[in-house]
Parts: sequence; structure tokens; C-alpha cells
Amino acid sequence: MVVLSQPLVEKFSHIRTCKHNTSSGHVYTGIIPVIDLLDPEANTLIIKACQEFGFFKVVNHGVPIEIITKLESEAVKFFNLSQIEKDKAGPANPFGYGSKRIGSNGDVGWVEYLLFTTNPELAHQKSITIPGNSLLFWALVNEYINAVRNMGCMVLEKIAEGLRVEPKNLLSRMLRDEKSDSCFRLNHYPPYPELLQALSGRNLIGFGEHTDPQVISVVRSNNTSGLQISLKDGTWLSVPPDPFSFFTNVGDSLQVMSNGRFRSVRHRVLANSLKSRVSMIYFGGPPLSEKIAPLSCLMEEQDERILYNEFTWSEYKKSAYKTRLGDNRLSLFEKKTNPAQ
Ligand SMILES: C=C1C[C@]23C[C@@]1(O)CC[C@H]2[C@@]12CC[C@H](O)[C@@](C)(C(=O)O1)[C@H]2[C@@H]3C(=O)O
Ligand SMILES: O=C(O)CCC(=O)C(=O)O
Ligand SMILES: [Fe+2]
Repeated sequence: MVVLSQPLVEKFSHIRTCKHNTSSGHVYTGIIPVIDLLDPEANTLIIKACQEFGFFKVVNHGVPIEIITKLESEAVKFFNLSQIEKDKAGPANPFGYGSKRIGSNGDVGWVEYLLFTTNPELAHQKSITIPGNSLLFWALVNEYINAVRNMGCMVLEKIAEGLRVEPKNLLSRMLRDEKSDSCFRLNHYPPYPELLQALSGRNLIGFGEHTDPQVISVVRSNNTSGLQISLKDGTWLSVPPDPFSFFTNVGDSLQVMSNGRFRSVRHRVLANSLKSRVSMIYFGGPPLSEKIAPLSCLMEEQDERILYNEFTWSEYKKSAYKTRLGDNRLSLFEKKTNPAQ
């Protein structure tokens, strides 16, 4: 019998686990929609993907691979620093370096990260110290964010076309606005001892299940698996990694603007027992004062019930940051049905 030493058990005991989902024999991986941005049909296909999954993979995205690999190598350099050095960029409140703690309401995961805002009105970030060549680091982060924001905007413009809402930049202008309250995250999921996984028969949670509050999120990772999305029937689907493509999530705000046509996809990351996973995520958000509500131009066509009350992004963000990771943050903003109707 293998007996785990007490310190080792304690090290992992506060991180959540989930059952291996291979026991059912159904781990679908080949059904994730792949959108070729050069395909003339892309807008229709994106709409279908947003309705069915709230998630899709983007190829022919136009983001130069050098921009991606240069930033990844800076991120790896950072995460390879000693704990003392990395802590100089922390604690994450919410921006900066964080390890294991996610947010400020008690969530934990097998992950360390750097979280930044793109909002020039929020000054927090100026005080984040990146050890080493910080000028190069910030230059690469900015270059990457610009490239990925452009790609996200192309996707949002195709969505506007597909939904036949006008003007075409109705959604993308929120991300392009100089006051856009977007954020950017570099996540590192270290490998963890396979022995522990085998003994418990459970997977260690890297990043617990949640939806992203913003409009869309653009995810890129190295070649290590771990990301899973929840399907409409609640089963988890493993997303095969693809370092040359981007994965796009519908966020809560886009679910509201589409009046529930699109799904803000629940997703999570499981730790990998053999390899590190490094991911970079751009969360495209509106300016803080932006009003988020079901798009009136969508509703005019049909006699459709409005599912959400209007809120500003600032109100939603404030409320979201009081919730735990796995909470349903939109339920507070759902319009109550009038029993008299
Ligand atoms: C537990 C939390 C972490 C989070 C803020 C929150 O209170 C609830 C939403 C979380 C989330 C999920 C998507 C993004 O990773 C994130 C940056 C965001 O905007 O909302 C995180 C927040 C965070 O890590 O601070
Ligand atoms: O690291 C990943 O692949 C996804 C993480 C994520 O969902 C998040 O940071 O919101
Ligand atoms: Fe997420």
C-alpha cells in the first residue's frame, strides 16, 4: 500500500477535484465547431456555434505566430522564476500575480497567473513589477492584445452580420473603445503527481467551472490539454489543444445582448499530470458605462419576451466580483415573469 506523507496530502487538500469522466466511455472531442475566418459562410457558422455551444475554434485568424510564441516564451520565463521573484508581481487584487487563489471569495485552483486590465482608467496595474526585462514583457503583452483584439472584433462583426444587426460595428466598437474594460490573463497550470491522481481516482481542478462575464474571450494555449466545456446536456467535452488556433467563448454580456440566443459557455480546466499548460486569454469587455441589454434591433422582428433587465457593465462587474467562480452571475439580472401575463 502506498502511504502519502502528511505534508503532501495537505498540499493538495484544499484544491478541488472532480470525478474522472472517462468511466462513461463518452468523451466527445470532435464536435467543436471550427470557423475559418476566410470562409464566406463564416458569419452563419459562427451564429450556429454561439447558439449550440457558445464556443468555437478559429483558424485563418491572421494573428502572426511570432507574436504568440514570443509572448509565450516570456510567460514561461516569468513562471520559471523563483516564488520570491514572482511574488514581487503580486498579490492579485484583482490584477497582478496570483497563485492558487482565484478572485477574492475563496476559490482555489491548481494554477498560477498574471492578470492585467486594458482599461486605462484603472491605475492598479502601474504598480505591477515584472522582474527581468519588463519593458520587453509589456511591449509583447500590448502587441499580443492588439492583435487578438482585432481578431475578436472581426468575430463580433461577423456575428453582427449574421444577426443582421446594424451598424456592423455595434458589438466590436465596445472592445475598440479606448475605455474598453477588457482584461488579459496568463495562466500556468503546473503538472501534478500522477500518483495522487491515480490514488484518488479524481482529476485535480486547475480552474473551476465558470462562465466569463465579458462579451467574448479569446483563448490560446500551448499543446497541453485540460480545457473542457459544458454541453447543453451538462456533459463535459474535452477541448483538444491547438497552439496555432484560438478558441472563442461567448461571455455573459453577449448572452444578454442576444437575449439568450447565444450561450455563455461554462468551462473549466483540469490539471494535467504530465505537462504544464500555459494559456493566454483576452477577455473583451465594454467600457464601464456601457449599457448592456437585449439588442432592441433583434427584438423588433419577433414578438419576443425580453429575458434580462438592462444594466451597465460597471454594475454587472461589481456584482460578478462578489460571486464565487461557479455561481450563476446572470440570475440576478433575469427579468421576472409577470404571473398576470
Ligand atoms: C471568483 C472570481 C474570479 C473572477 C472574479 C470572480 O469573483 C467571479 C468571476 C471570475 C472571472 C472569470 C473569468 C476571468 O478569468 C476573470 C478575470 C473575470 O473577469 O471573471 C475572473 C475573475 C478573477 O479572476 O478575478
Ligand atoms: O486557462 C484556460 O485555458 C482557461 C482559463 C479561463 O477560463 C479563465 O481564465 O477564465
Ligand atoms: Fe474562463
